[in-house]
Amino acid sequence: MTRLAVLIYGVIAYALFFVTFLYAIGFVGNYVVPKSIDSGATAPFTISLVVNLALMSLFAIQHSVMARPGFKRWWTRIVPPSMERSTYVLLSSLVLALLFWLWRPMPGVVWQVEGVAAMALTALFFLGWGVVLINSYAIDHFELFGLRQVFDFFRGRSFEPPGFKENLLYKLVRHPLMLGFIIAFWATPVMSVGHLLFAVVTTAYILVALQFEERDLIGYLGGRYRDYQQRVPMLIPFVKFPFGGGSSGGARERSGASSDTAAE
Ligand SMILES: C[S@@+](CC[C@H](N)C(=O)[O-])C[C@H]1O[C@@H](n2cnc3c(N)ncnc32)[C@H](O)[C@@H]1O
Repeated sequence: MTRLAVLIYGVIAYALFFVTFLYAIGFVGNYVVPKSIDSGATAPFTISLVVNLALMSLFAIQHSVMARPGFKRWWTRIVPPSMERSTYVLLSSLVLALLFWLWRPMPGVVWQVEGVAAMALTALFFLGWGVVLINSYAIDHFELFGLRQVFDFFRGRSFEPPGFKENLLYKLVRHPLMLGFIIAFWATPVMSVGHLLFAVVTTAYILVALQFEERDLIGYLGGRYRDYQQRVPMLIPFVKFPFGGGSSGGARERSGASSDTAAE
């Protein structure tokens, strides 16, 4: 009974993630969804700025604090380990849904292009989301979003973290998912002030969050990850500068990395 309940919890968390992911595409690209980055009631500039910064900060804090190994050690004394990842995914989706709901549009066009340039930027936008989705399978999509953990628990099997991966785009950059997000957030034919704020803050957050993620990955993988840092650029294929990496890392070395053992 408990196993089934955990499985249902994980499936619901995954379903919510997937709906939120699809909504995010519509939100950022102003497609289909009832409330997008440039739609809804406007407010005075300062109010919109404060509300939007607060929403993005809430996501950043929830997403990064809950991903730290120290937090996970404490948290799994309260939440069963099999449900930890699903809970993380569930809360991330809820905070994102809050952001979509309460986001204040900020009118004013920063740039606008038409014709072939608009088509190219739209194609790049979808390419970015595609890069995110496809490369989530490269490091184990179902583990990343908690489904594998609840399935293993349901079957009475102990969960084995998938370990370090260097396939698909991970051969070219160390953080394809974040690269995909950055492309999707910046590639737009019409860049509003609100959209620009979103792109700037999320890109800055990604650059900071990756420092923590890499520090944790070095902590778990040690020399193996440092070697990866030396060989593979952080975000821009074939370009080591300015995000080349090669930072010094923690002392604890282990044989595998996963979203349960490392960090966002
Ligand atoms: C949301 S994913 C983002 C991964 C990566 N930062 C990216 O942008 O593609 C975060 C999880 O991926 C895991 N991860 C990062 N690089 C990895 C790799 N090369 N192999 C396996 N897992 C990795 C980390 O353990 C972390 O928990």
